[in-house]
Amino acid sequence: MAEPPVLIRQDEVEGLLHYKDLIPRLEVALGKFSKLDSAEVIQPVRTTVPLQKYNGFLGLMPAYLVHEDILCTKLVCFYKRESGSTLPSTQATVLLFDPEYGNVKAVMDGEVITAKRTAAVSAISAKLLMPAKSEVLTILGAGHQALSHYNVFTETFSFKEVRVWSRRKETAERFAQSTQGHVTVWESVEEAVNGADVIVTVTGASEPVLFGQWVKPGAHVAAVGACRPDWRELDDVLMRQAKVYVDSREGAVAESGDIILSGAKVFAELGEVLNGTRPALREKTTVFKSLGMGIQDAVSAKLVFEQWKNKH
Ligand SMILES: NC(=O)C1=CN([C@@H]2O[C@H](COP(=O)(O)OP(=O)(O)OC[C@H]3O[C@@H](n4cnc5c(N)ncnc54)[C@H](O)[C@@H]3O)[C@@H](O)[C@H]2O)C=CC1
Ligand SMILES: O=C([O-])C1=[NH+]CCC1
Repeated sequence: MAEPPVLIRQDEVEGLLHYKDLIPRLEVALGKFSKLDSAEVIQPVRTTVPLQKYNGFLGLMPAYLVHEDILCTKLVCFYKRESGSTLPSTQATVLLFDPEYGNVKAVMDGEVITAKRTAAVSAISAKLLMPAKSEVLTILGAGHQALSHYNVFTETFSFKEVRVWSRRKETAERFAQSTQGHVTVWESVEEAVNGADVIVTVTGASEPVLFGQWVKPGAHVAAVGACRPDWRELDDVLMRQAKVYVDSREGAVAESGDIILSGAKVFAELGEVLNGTRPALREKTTVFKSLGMGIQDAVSAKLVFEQWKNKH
């Protein structure tokens, strides 16, 4: 009989998952995914169950990395919250399986995994696509993803200035007080992104908050929110003028309102750039549209489990 699963709590995941280990593994996984070899990576587009009554969705995100023998699924509930709501906008649990026996080896908190792997993938996009001399980073939104993006972007790159905007100024001010380095708070998106080299959009918006006319030509935008086909964070002008990169084409054309409703063409997956089969057009205005992938959770969960086993 199989052992019962171990339970790895949020504070433990936080202490076990580090960007320096995570980023290289995500790069390998994204590269393999983009080779479209189903003997290597199996990851269907996530199934979503609408929770109409609560303005949210349950997403089921299974993935199997055959060579590494990682079988995993994340269960994630995400919501569109009203301004001032104290309810969380994302709640997640990750299950790591023994693929041969079929039992669950570990049940772990999925919120830290979601925050860190999403930010790490955005950092990979920036490494590949941001202008060579990037000095100003602007973060739009001031929640969980804003903080993980701040952490990995400041750990990985050297910006001279970091700015934040949120729809409520108090939230942006609280965010700026919580970060290790200096962050300036801006009252309008237009001012916050003026001259920015890298813009991260991590809002719960369902209508555009970032407009192409405000974005400096050549800037890189990592667009993380708006993960439903009818939700937007970016306007049509930006989507059509930028070269659009995604994590998964299949996921993007099924789930991204910014892509579907603007009619923008997907130029490449990040994995294709990592594999050298599509170019990184750094000199152009670029948008990385992130939706989130089961393989990102799977490699994160494996890493957490390995580190956990080393300690027990
Ligand atoms: N691409 C991916 O892999 C993932 C995407 N997400 C998405 O990222 C976004 C941020 O997630 P969290 O930081 O966890 O959420 P959060 O609730 O912690 O923070 C959301 C931020 O967006 C702001 N916001 C909410 N509605 C807004 C609106 N209508 N206009 C402007 N700002 C608004 C809030 O004030 C807050 O600052 C969400 O849309 C979430 O669904 C979350 C996890 C993974
Ligand atoms: O990949 C993910 O975990 C999510 N994408 C959108 C909300 C949650």
